[in-house]
Amino acid sequence: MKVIIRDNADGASQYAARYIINRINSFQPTPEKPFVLGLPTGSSPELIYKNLVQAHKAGEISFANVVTFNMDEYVGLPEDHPESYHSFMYKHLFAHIDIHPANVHILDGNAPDLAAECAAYEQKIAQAGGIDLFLGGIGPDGHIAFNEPGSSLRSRTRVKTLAEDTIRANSRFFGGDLSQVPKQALTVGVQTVMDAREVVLIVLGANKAVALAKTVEGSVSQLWTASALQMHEHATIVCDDAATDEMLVKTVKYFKSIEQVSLEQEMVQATSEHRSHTNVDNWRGALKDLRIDTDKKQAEQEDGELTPDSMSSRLVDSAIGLNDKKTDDLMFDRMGSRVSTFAA
Ligand SMILES: N[C@@H]1[C@@H](O)[C@H](O)[C@@H](COP(=O)(O)O)O[C@@H]1O
Repeated sequence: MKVIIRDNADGASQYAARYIINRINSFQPTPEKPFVLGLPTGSSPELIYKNLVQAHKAGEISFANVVTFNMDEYVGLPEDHPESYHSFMYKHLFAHIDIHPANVHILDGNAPDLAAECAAYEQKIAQAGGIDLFLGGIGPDGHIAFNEPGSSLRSRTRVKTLAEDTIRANSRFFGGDLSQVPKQALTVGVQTVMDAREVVLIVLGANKAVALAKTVEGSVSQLWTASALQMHEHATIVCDDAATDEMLVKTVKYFKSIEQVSLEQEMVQATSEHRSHTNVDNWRGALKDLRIDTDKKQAEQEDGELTPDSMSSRLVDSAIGLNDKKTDDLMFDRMGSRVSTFAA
């Protein structure tokens, strides 16, 4: 698992959007071999969609040969309800890009036979050749799509009853009125996400900090379903600084240093192999985003003194009980404490 940390939501969203654009463009999709993209809703991906729309308008990306599958949809909410995920996707993305409507797939939460709708959705994904990249978000209780705590990590697309935490969290889209929030949803399963060739999660804000720490540092657990991504071969989490508040300082430093070293390596390779100034400038720009003094680091590297923050040093500290948290809150892992934590 890779964790990419940016100062704020803007930086994280720009990174994620650029990542998706690069993936689609390098795939060179055609009508016969389209790029299959899994998509989420919620506030977290909004800025990514804004960036994708801007890039499309600037001629940097076409979605003409992209097929999409959304993660989830509420049960019983009319498609044209402003808070349906159908409305959300058209409002934030589909209405502004060149995607063919026939290539858009969103679960029908009003289907007469919901189980059949879910089974057909899995079939459609398989027929499309599987998902190349699944973009996702997480809920404050660590759910991915609508796979609430306790969901099987092998689950597939199905009807799911929403947890109280999620109903409360999503009530902000329904005027704060809990009674207006649908209590069930159709959702892809954890295994459906895990089957994607690549998964990218966007995690923003301090209210996701516990969930992110559990996802990255905790054990793989049905109680924090996003933690299943630890078992994925190609998972990237893109987050803002606030979302890292509950992670160990050393974990944060570790992932930052890994990104720094890999960017520097790519820059060194680009310099020696291609002598491409454009590429070097791009990498220098990326390093600037990380607020790294590239000249200093290059000098260090030439001296052979580049030392990434090593995971082994974490072990020593853990062993003697000196793990330093960014906050000194003691978070007990009880369902009861989760509810009050998220309500706050
Ligand atoms: N089913 C969606 C999830 O797919 C999403 O990740 C989560 C977080 O939403 P937000 O980004 O608004 O916090 O909300 C809903 O529960």
